[in-house]
Amino acid sequence: MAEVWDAVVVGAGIEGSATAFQLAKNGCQTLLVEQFPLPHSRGSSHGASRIIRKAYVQQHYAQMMKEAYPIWEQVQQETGTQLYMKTGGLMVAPSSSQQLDQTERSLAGAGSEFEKLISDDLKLRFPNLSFPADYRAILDPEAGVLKADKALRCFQDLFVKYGGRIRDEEKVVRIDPGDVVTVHTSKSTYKTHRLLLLPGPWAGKLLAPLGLQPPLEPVRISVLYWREKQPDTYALKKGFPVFVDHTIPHKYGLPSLEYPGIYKLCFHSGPVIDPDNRDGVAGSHGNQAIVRMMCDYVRKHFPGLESVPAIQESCMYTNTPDEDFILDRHPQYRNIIIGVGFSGHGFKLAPVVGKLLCELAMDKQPSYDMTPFSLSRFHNTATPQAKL
Ligand SMILES: Cc1cc2nc3c(=O)[nH]c(=O)nc-3n(C[C@H](O)[C@H](O)[C@H](O)COP(=O)(O)OP(=O)(O)OC[C@H]3O[C@@H](n4cnc5c(N)ncnc54)[C@H](O)[C@@H]3O)c2cc1C
Ligand SMILES: O=C(O)[C@@H]1CCCCN1
Repeated sequence: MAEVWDAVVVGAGIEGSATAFQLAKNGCQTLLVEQFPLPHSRGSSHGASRIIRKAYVQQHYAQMMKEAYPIWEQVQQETGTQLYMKTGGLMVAPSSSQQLDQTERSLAGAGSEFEKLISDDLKLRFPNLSFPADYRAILDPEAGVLKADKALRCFQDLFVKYGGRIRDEEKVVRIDPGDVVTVHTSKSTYKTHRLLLLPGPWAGKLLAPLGLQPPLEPVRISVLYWREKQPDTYALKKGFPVFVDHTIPHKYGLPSLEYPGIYKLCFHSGPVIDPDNRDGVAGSHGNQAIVRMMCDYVRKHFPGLESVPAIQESCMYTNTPDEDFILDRHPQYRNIIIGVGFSGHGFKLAPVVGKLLCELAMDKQPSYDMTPFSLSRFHNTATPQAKL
């Protein structure tokens, strides 16, 4: 008789890898299946850097981040790898911004420290930024940069260390639900007591045959890098913080790290694409308009950068209408667990996502209120609303 796994996880992005790690650590015999050869740059988790911050509009993420930091610290300790670099995080917006008001409330509610900067402080502290006089900011002192590629590798290494098995270059092509789920891949067939689906932008393709069509939009994001006129003007080693402009659509920046002398500044939106054709016509057309807009933005607000991008890469978000994740069971097949819709902000939270999905899979009481993450919230289609 074929071996029956305790758990099979589909998708070795940061969410699947962190979830597989939690399962293995909790004693589940777990298999992690990935369609592409690892590592790859065709999903949402590649690249050298991501923002980590507690400054969230939504209170539930500000709370969850209090637990995410210590897990990141454990992963660093256990792998002997530095993943987190503290830079502080600057959240800017016009003075009237309700998003900043709400972020202050979330941080205060979570007992986290922060600093309020009025326009004059902003000018004094960050002379290389240029914002109108009616702008203000919040500084989140714990925010920083996560070394994304390395973090992904660390979770996969720890998963293997705890007895997990990884099969890459195997695409899941069919799922037969049941008390024991049968997972057919391009190379093999596996049986499992629990199936966890973390397919990133491919969610729609994997969930539709299981009778689920949550409102998910895979979008292409242009990852834009800008050369500093004077090297190190916006560098991590000079203490330049991670940056989010909360005017909608958001813009965000990370100090130069992956390419010396080059600052990463992106637009938090992009054209809806098919993940199997990310850089096809739909993606490239939308990209040109975004690049033009970002050139204007750089000219206005980052006077120390050349206003034409030096490097362009691409990545994908999988957006829900309310930008909250979906972390839930399949309503009909209770041993199929779903983690999708990370809406461009899931990396920093992956350690807690992994813990929660592991709790669901193991029939434990989840550590957090799962209401914001339920599939059923989409019965009445929510209106799009950027929150961050
Ligand atoms: C440009 C950019 C900037 C971002 N910035 C931040 C940030 O600053 N901070 C932050 O916290 N978050 C950020 N994010 C968001 C974060 O990176 C994502 O939320 C996170 O990486 C999502 O991970 P995932 O595992 O769900 O998806 P993915 O990384 O896409 O992983 C899903 C995996 O499933 C595999 N798969 C799919 N279908 C199948 C199948 N049928 N069979 C086998 N395997 C399959 C895919 O190949 C893929 O490897 C950013 C994202 C982007 C694109
Ligand atoms: O998750 C984050 O912190 C960033 C904020 C800006 C948009 C991209 N993601």
